[in-house]
Amino acid sequence: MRDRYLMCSPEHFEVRYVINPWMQGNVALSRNDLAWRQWHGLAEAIGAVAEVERIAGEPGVPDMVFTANAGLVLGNTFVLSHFRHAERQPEEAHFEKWFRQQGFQVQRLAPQLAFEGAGDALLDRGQALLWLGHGHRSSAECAPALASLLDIEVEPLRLVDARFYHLDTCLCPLEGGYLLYYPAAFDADSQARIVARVPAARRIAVTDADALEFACNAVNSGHHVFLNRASDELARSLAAHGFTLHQTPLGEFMKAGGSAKCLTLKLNELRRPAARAAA
Ligand SMILES: NC(=O)NCCC[C@H](N)C(=O)O
Repeated sequence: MRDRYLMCSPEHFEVRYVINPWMQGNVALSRNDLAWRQWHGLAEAIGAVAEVERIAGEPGVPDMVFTANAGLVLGNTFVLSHFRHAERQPEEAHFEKWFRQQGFQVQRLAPQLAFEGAGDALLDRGQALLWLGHGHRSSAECAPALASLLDIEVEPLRLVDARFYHLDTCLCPLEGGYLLYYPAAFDADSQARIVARVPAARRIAVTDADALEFACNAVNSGHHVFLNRASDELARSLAAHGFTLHQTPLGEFMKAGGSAKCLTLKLNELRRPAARAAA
């Protein structure tokens, strides 16, 4: 079965305010024509191996292109985001409408919790586990709330570098139980829990330089990996683990703090069977 991704076209994309360090100094500096070309480049690359569904951008919400932040999909359930910053909160109604129209069961967490969807909540691809990033955007209390709402084990990870403010900027679960990640974005305790959960042979740690090119902000469909740019070293490592790498430039969106993964939301996320208890 081909994966399905939701992307939002960039007719209203621009850097209009500053809510993360990447946006600093970039207000009004993104080029909409180039953003369209880069967006089409990503949509076409992913579209060659998966289905891409499109939601139109809405005026007044320039960050709506980052559909990863719409919410969290698991089966037919969609947990709608509640953005930390007022600038992005009007996106919630647009995404809620689209997901209801598509027949998803729309759920919300308690209103006092900030939750930024699949920017911070990432399903592992090897075990029945949800990784939850907190410290910048999503509230730490989302971890128990999602565990009880979705009946899934949740591993909270504390983010400590403002440049890597969403979990999907510094960690990407890959098929086969691999984990592409940037260790320095996490506090020591979270780094230790990643190491405890994922065997060394399945961990692909990236360098500072790759992290700053948003290499961890990758889309993974089967053995395909789509990202902005990877060093030769990372490209070799991904190939050695059986992945086919597609590099597609996304510099205009990086001015707003997002790249390949942020621009997509996987719509066919399925529950993995829990590991069988040892006899
Ligand atoms: N990291 C993501 O999942 N999305 C990128 C969001 C960029 C947007 N300007 C924001 O700061 O919320």
